[in-house]
Amino acid sequence: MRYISTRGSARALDFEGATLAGLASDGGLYVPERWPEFSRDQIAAMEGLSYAETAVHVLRPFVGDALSEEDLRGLCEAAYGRFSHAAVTPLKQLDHRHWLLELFHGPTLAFKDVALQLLGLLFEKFLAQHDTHLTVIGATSGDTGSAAIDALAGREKVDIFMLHPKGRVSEVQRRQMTTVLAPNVHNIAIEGNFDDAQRLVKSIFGDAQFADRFHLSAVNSINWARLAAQIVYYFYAAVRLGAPHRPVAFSVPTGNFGDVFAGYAAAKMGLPVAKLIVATNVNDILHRALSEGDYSVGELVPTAAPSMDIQVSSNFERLLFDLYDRDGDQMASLMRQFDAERHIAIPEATRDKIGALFTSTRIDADAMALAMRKAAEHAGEIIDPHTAIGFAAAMETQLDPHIPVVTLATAHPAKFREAVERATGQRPLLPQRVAGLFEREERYETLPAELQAIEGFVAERAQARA
Ligand SMILES: Cc1ncc(COP(=O)(O)O)c(C=O)c1O
Ligand SMILES: N[C@@H](CCOP(=O)(O)O)C(=O)O
Repeated sequence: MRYISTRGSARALDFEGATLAGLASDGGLYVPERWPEFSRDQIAAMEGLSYAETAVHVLRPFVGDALSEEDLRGLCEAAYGRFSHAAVTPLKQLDHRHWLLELFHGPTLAFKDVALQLLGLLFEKFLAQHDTHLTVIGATSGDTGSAAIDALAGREKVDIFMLHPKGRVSEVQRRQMTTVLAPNVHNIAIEGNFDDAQRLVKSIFGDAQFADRFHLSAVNSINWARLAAQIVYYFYAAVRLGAPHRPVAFSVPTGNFGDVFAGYAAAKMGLPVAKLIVATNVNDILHRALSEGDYSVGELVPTAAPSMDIQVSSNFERLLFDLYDRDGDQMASLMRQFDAERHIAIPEATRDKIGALFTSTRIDADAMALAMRKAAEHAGEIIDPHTAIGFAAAMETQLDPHIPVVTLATAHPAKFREAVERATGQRPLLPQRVAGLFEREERYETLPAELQAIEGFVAERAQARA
């Protein structure tokens, strides 16, 4: 399988190349040059498989010749062996048609672990064959950072620099990153918001000299391998609920459009997905884009679901690429226009195509808190604010009542204890695997949201470790 850039001019790469590169050299995102497809029989044959074995089946066509099936199986078993639930991503029934897909049983208690545990192992495997040291640069609104740091801490051939918006992640999220004192982990609190952090990361990749000198790679969902690994749980959940014989809908709390794009990929591969509900908080650029065609950057508002406080949704570019007939030149000029004007108008015909699979809802603070209370009172489930946004959207969306609706439970409620307690009166306990978080020393650097400052820091640290 080859990977091409959404902006058309970067060299096509295989799975290993795309994984190590992270972002394409023309600023675009790598996508598979065609969507692999599974027949109904192949999907039916996934029934009863373990999570790791499902991952082998789903990932095999994406990995191509980059790994043998045996190696892929070994990596999947190692990655998912670190999850605290035997089903890895268990389904929980809330009522006759609503389900939660719990994606937070990994080491850092959010769905990011599902992909990043595997990505850490993929980096190690691929780097073992090269004499290269990788410099990973990432941006986080809280969860990607801790999951990536857990996956990469102490790995010999990788340094990780993680930018988080100062004061805009929960205390648990911050401590999960800043208390990891491994010498290859470098936390940076930037004076800005998540969009600033993500823009800086892309600018660093855009500095060709810097990127070449330090062998940059990415752990955000701009890296295709992240999304490939997230496709797996759509198959795993849908098959458990009757696919391919029964369609399933998913409600996805959305920020960077990565998780829901993985659902789109699953649908392109033949999974019968009835609907993908794009659930946003008040930072609603995606809801405005899907419902009115208005993809324009608004003021970023801090909310109780901070991991979704995102305006510029990186992976929306991947969807637009497909919708604009995979025309890289057109995408490059569209994205240049977006960078300059902070706005793209999506024509009605394109919106109609989007509407065949996607619908969207904006959930405000009151609706989010109400969803947390409903889950607690009616189903005895304490859910986190991000999951609550997905669940609220699932309840609001009109669908055929025979179709099961799965809300992706993207984080453990203990990561957002204050918000959960405010809404439900119950304070979730921190699971044993993160015990001691509040007693550990923290280490991070505070820097202005300026390219020169970040590049200077990365260069200084990377050279000191060379
Ligand atoms: C807990 C949680 N839920 C939902 C999201 C949104 O996911 P995505 O950015 O892939 O749309 C994030 C951040 O990415 C998150 O950390
Ligand atoms: N919500 C994320 C933001 C980054 O998203 P990613 O999926 O592109 O890594 C976070 O918690 O860091």
